[in-house]
Amino acid sequence: MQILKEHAKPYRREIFFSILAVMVMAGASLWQPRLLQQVMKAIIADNQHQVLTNGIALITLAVIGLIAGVINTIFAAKVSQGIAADLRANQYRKIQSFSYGNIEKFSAGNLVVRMTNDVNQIQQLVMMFLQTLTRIPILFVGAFILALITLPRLWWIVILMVILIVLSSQVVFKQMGKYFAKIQKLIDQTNTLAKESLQGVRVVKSFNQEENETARFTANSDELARVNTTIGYLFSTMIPMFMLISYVAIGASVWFVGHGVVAHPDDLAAITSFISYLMQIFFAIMIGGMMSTFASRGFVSLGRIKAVFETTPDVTYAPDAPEVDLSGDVTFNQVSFTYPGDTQPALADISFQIKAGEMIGIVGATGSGKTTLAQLIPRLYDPTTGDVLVGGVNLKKINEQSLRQAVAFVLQRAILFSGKISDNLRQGKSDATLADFQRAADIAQAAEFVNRYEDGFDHLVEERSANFSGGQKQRLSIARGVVGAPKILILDDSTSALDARSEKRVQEALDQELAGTTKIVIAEKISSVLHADRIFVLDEGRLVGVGPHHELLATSPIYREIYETQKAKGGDN
Ligand SMILES: Nc1ncnc2c1ncn2[C@@H]1O[C@H](COP(=O)(O)OP(=O)(O)OP(=O)(O)O)[C@@H](O)[C@H]1O
Repeated sequence: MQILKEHAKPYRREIFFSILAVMVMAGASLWQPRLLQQVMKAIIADNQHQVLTNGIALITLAVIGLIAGVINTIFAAKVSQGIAADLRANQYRKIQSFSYGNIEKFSAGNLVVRMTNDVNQIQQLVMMFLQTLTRIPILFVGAFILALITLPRLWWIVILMVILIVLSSQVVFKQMGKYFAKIQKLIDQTNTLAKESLQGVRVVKSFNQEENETARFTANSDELARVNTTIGYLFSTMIPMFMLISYVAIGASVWFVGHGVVAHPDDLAAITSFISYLMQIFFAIMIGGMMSTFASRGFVSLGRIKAVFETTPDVTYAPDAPEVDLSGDVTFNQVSFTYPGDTQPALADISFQIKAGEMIGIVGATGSGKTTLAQLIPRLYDPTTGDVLVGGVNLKKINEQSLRQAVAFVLQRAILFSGKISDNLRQGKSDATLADFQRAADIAQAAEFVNRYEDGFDHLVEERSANFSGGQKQRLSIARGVVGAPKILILDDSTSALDARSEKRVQEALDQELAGTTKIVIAEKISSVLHADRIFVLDEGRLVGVGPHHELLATSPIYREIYETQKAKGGDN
């Protein structure tokens, strides 16, 4: 609720006018039956003048109600859209401050839902609150009091009707709330299923899984239809049931008024407005109940958004750290790292020093901790214990901008953003020139295919970079890594989709063009790092060997084993 309050603050004026308009609307609806009563009285008394003036007053009241309704909708829309836009922007800003670990904990897809679907729910909740929820209590209390004033001797009918409708609505809305929660869950599941199978369409097709996927999706969709139908049944029994209660109340009122009309002749004019108030009470309870059921969905979304705002970023940068030009030295001092929620450490007690300009290869079995080690250098995570230093400065005391300029990390899975190739390369250097692009593309062996496009670096990257092959994506991703001439370049198995010739060319170009850059190359194939100054061998999170290839062959049994296995498999070692 606090979040909603904070985000509503800038719209105080609009909220005031919207609530004022709601009050006018409710007042107009409540006054209409009173005026109608006057009209009836005048008709019975055959007072044409009174009929006319009250008739005109009735129309004026209807027009006022209409204008108030329009004003309310305009302001309510302004407030709800404004709050939704601010919530989206602030959530996005907050997520930008998250560490990689924070994002992984939520999952990227889940955060997208919180920024889109959940914000939409809040927008609807605010709109509903300003349009209906504020009107319902006024309407209910007003109609209740006016019904009692209009026909005081039938007070017990009003109270009995309210009790019966409230009690039965409690039962129905409670049931409905449960089904709404189920629907939300099923919608989430249906979205995930559709997204997964469409994104993985190549796997689905190549493994002939269309039927299985369709069956899974259909089962979910059928369940969604079933729950929706049940809600429909509940609605279709609820409304006639409430109508029945109110019609019995109306019938009883007419009967009692009819029987007492001789003693109370004024009741004849009052009965129409009394019935109108009964109907208003009935609608207020019904709409109020329905709205609060819908509102509960909004509160679930509010809770999910709150969780984002209340998350403290795992990695924060020292605000007063000066921006400096860091060297390419990297030091690990007794570093251990355990992923949040895991019990086993992914890295255990790792210490080493890398001198600026060195080329380091990192090898080890799958899951041995290579990527984890590399991720600590650009500070995607902080070590659980120990220290990581870049350019001699502890990462905990480093300026973020300085670190970003010094370290480029080319990921195992090449990810490009939709837009132009040049937009993607500029992520590595915001003021990069065409010459920078060309040089980077030459190093990454991307120039040969980029230059084939008529529009060159302006060529468009489609969503999920579907218009590029795996190898092309890797080349562009390497180009983005090298375009800013970083002090430290980390390549996490980023040439795996390149043919041996291209991979060799990339290595040669890196050696020549980025001679002063520290290069940390994670490789599945030892052949990719044979020429490294030193190779680090990881085994179950421990650094079990350090040295050049020939030395390791003699000193590290694990390295020798990996090398022999790859050689036996007919690798190009
Ligand atoms: N985000 C994560 N959350 C929890 N555990 C993780 C996470 N990422 C990796 N791990 C675990 O940490 C260990 C090291 O993983 P890491 O990805 O660093 O290995 P790797 O040597 O790079 O493997 P590969 O060669 O397959 O890429 C593995 O046991 C892995 O399951």
